[in-house]
Amino acid sequence: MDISRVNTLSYEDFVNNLGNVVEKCPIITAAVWSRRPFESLAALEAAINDFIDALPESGKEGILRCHPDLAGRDLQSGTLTRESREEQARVGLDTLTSVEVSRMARLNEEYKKRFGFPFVICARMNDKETILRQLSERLGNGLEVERARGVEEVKKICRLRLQGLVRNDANNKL
Ligand SMILES: NC(=O)N[C@H]1NC(=O)NC1=O
Repeated sequence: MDISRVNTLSYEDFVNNLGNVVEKCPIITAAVWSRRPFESLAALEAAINDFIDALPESGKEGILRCHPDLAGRDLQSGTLTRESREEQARVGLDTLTSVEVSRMARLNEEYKKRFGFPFVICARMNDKETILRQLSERLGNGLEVERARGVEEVKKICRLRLQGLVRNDANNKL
């Protein structure tokens, strides 16, 4: 689908197609539909990012809380969204050893206890070693830093999901 096709979608189709670009937050997609027509994929992404940036801190934390743990219970029980399952599988989080699973679970729990939201990182821009390393390192940050960091990671995940759904014509024009 290219951006001109995106601009013709009814809000129902827009949300059906793009509703999970921010994990389990279709309200964001539903809100930015009003900003169409989008000049480009970058303009659509910017509208989503603007919406996120305009949220109060509690709203940003709410977005983070919609994310499943990496290599967590949803992965084990097969209840992840398709997007998240593919992202986690791509970096091998579905084939961790039991020692790695326990380490990840322990650090994820520690992180959630400290910050009140889950550790979020763009899995596809990492591998399992850098994810584990970041998880331990970021546990040492303060709340404000981590909230902002998590939101930046949500935007990276969103960018890659959008690129998988909407053709980037800007590249073709060069
Ligand atoms: N917790 C967390 O980071 N989850 C996300 N990361 C990612 O790349 N896909 C997700 O679902």
